[in-house]
Formats: sequence, structure tokens, C-alpha cells
Amino acid sequence: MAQPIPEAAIQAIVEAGRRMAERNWVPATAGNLSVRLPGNRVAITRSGFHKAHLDAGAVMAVDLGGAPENPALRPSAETGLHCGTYRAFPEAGAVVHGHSIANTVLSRRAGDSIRLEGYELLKAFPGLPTHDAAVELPVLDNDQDIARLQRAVEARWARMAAPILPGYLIRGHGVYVWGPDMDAALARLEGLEFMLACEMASLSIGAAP
Ligand SMILES: CSC[C@@H](O)[C@@H](O)C(=O)COP(=O)(O)O
Ligand SMILES: [Zn+2]
Repeated sequence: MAQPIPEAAIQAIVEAGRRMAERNWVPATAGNLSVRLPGNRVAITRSGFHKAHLDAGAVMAVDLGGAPENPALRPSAETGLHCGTYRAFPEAGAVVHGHSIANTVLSRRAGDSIRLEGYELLKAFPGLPTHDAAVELPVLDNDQDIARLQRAVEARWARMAAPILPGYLIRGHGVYVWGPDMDAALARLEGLEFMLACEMASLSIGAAP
């Protein structure tokens, strides 16, 4: 008999979904969220639920390979990206995925990365104690084959210098960000979305970002 999902994990996902919806980062039923649980388990949103209105019934458990504990329930279509992050980064405790206007527009016009430089909000990321820094945010081509997309993400990580930035964009699709817990993942997401919104605003006034 499967263990129940801890109430704290459910509440973290429900509250984070609400916060992301308030920012218009999860339109329609876009986005997915997860929290690592003890025992190589992951609590993740079920597929097709609106993230503004999550409750305990919208959250289910999978193993680190993405297999549902209850095969009658369908986890997020992008479960493989969450589980791939947990497998690669033992320190990852929560993963969030959103579709903002800024991450969608900018990823569509980018090459294989977006350079973020000179922003105070870079300090939202680990290992960047000052604005006087630059990061290359990876941009992966979108792919409906999630196992293949996860392999492309892993190939990119393998080419990146440590420490790996805890986030990436999928072209025309959205962003993935992770952190040691849900609060940290959300803080990183908010910092990243703020910088992407600044890049958008700079383009719209014809200024160098
Ligand atoms: C509303 S279309 C968005 C989906 O295709 C997908 O990208 C997404 O973010 C949500 O999928 P889900 O299966 O609900 O987790
Ligand atoms: Zn998505």
C-alpha cells in the first residue's frame, strides 16, 4: 500500500500554483510543479489541471523514473523533465515549470542560450553574490517527445561548466527552474522572470538590454 503524500508537499504545490497563476505564468492548463519526497518519491501535478485551482486531488506520486504509484492517474505530461532534474541534482527539492509571455517570446528569438548580465536579480541564483556577473541561460528546442527532450537537456548539462544554472528555457514553450525547496525554486523563478521581463522591455524601447 502506497504511503500518503505529506500534507506539506501538497500545500507547497497548491500555493506555488496559485502564485504562478497570479503572475500569468500558467495560462490555460500550462505549467507543472513537483516536490521531492523521501524514499525516491516525487509529488507532482496531475496532467491537465489549472494551476490556479490545485488541491490535494490534483497532486499524485511518481517514482524517480516517472512511474505513477497509482497507474489509474496520469501525471504531468512533462514528468520526465522533473524526474530527470531530481536524478541529476540530489540537492533539487522542488521543480517548477511556467509559460510566461517573456520566456515564450524571448526563447523563440534566441539561439541556444540567453545571456543575462549586470542584473541585481542575478543574486537570486546560487553562487552569484553580486550583480557583476553574467550567466548563459540554456535554450533547448521544444520537443513533444519528453524522454528525447530530457536527453537533450542532459547533453547540454554535460557541456556546461559547473555549477550548472538551476534553470533552462524550452523554445516557444516555457521555463524550468529548481531549488532546494519550493520557496527557493519560486524565488529563483521570480528573479529569472523579472530579468526576462527586463530584456523584453529593453527590446520594446529599442535599448540594449
Ligand atoms: C496547456 S498546453 C501546455 C502543456 O502542453 C504542457 O506544456 C504543460 O505545461 C502542462 O502539461 P501538464 O500535462 O498539465 O503538466
Ligand atoms: Zn509546458
